[in-house]
Amino acid sequence: MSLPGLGLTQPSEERTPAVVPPSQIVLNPGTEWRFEVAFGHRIKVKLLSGTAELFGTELAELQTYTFTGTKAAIFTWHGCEIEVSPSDTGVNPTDNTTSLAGQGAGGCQIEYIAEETPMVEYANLHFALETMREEAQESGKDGPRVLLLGPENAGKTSLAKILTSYATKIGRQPLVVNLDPTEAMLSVPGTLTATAFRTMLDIEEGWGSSPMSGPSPVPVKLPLVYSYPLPTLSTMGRMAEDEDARETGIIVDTPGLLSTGKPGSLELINHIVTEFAITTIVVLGSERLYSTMVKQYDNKLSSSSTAAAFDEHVSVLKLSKSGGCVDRDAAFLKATREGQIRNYFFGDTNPTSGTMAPTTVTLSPHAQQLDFASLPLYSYTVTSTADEDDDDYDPSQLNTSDSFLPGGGADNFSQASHDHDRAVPLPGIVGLSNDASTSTGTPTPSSNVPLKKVLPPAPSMLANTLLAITHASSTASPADIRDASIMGFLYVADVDVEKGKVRVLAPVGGRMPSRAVVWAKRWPGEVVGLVG
Ligand SMILES: Nc1ncnc2c1ncn2[C@@H]1O[C@H](COP(=O)(O)OP(=O)(O)OP(=O)(O)O)[C@@H](O)[C@H]1O
Repeated sequence: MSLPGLGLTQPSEERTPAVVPPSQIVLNPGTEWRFEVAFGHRIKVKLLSGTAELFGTELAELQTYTFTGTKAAIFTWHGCEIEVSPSDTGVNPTDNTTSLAGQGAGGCQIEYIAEETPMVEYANLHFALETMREEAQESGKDGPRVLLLGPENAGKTSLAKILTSYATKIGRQPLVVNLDPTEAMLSVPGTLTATAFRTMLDIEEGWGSSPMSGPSPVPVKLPLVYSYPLPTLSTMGRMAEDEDARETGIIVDTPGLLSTGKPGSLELINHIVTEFAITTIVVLGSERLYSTMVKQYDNKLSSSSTAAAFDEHVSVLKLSKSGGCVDRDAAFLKATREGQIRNYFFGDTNPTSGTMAPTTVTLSPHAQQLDFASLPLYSYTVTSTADEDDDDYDPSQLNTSDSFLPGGGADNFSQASHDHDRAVPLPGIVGLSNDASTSTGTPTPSSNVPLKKVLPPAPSMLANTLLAITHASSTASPADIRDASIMGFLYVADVDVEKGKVRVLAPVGGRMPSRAVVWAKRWPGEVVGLVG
């Protein structure tokens, strides 16, 4: 028996969509508004007056920008007023997403004004690079090649965006290289990209979008995409061909794990410094790494072929980590990655799903059935030290060359400086050190290429993973496939092992090109729920 009234449910905060009024925020010169919006909630931000920028890209006055699943800051050099409100498209009462709104302005999880920022230091770095570019222009040498190093969440990607934005704003065309397969730049995760930025970055989407992801109001960028691992030579080739990019130079963003001092990481840093002929190493947020880099590289001749002629030396700089840098937990990063993959195939179909704004387009991927036996599919492997068998490539098993791989990350930098000569090179990067021969037994050209063909029967593990279509022909050698850039991606929706068929989603219709295909088996791995 229940007494009248006791059976009634009291409306909870979750059930009643909270009406959050717009908030006006006034920022003094040199301050920034830091905010975090959860996935599943959207906020709208409008610049009412003054000037403001997000990681270097200026906001247009009175234009509405929409953010979801974002942790960022709006900085002002001269002062401004912004308006923040919840976005209608982010509120979907049927799936209870209003519970994802936080208590902050517009429903932000966290938001506050920071008086202290390292933006003056970052701007000074930009001006120093600009001086080097002018010198390069006058003397005919290459522009500065900047390597950004630092632990996870030290702000490397944010600084790369700031430097890129500032450079494009004054008409430069920097070549930005992303060596972090865990976070994509203009692509899906599991890829390394190099892109010449000629136009502004996208406030809402970070780096912007590529033609792979469909049309966009901000000019699209055309990235050179590699499935991991990356042979960097093509980037240098791209530089040599492009006069503007040559003078502006390169900005290389690296994964945080590279800077944690894991065995092998110093070798990888060395490999990057050599391959890209780095002239400026910027260390964010790690004194120890800074001191190691100073000892190893400061004032040494750069590895550029013209270094001696132009007296080109490496300089190592230390910059402050922004107090706004936030740790992104595994769930947030996973949601970001899944959002990037979903957006690649579908555009922005679900307002609560990913990082794209409602202004972006909806895409319709084409489903088709492929005969597995005729699919030239390759999977990455590593060669075991004990015998010549190919093991499946498993990042968790690699304690020496996993600096580029997801997971791990303890700071054992000093140990690494003692151990680095024992390190195994990154799979696929041949000739990184003399250890290459000892670690892989007696190498033959093909045993150095960690790719093996996946033969029928079709593995059921193919389901829900990505396939990268390379530019290499279906009969190319493993080495050519490893070195080939990526044309586009397929998503495997289903595998019929008995019939030997796989059902895939492709961004465009038509016949599947006769190209070698690389299976992103381990990373980004299984992406569940992309198709219903
Ligand atoms: N000033 C700031 N205010 C608010 N958030 C910030 C600020 N600077 C960086 N962030 C956020 O902090 C997080 C980490 O920054 P960022 O991605 O630049 O670091 P990272 O060193 O590149 O990390 P990783 O090595 O893990 O890729 C990001 O979500 C970024 O948007």
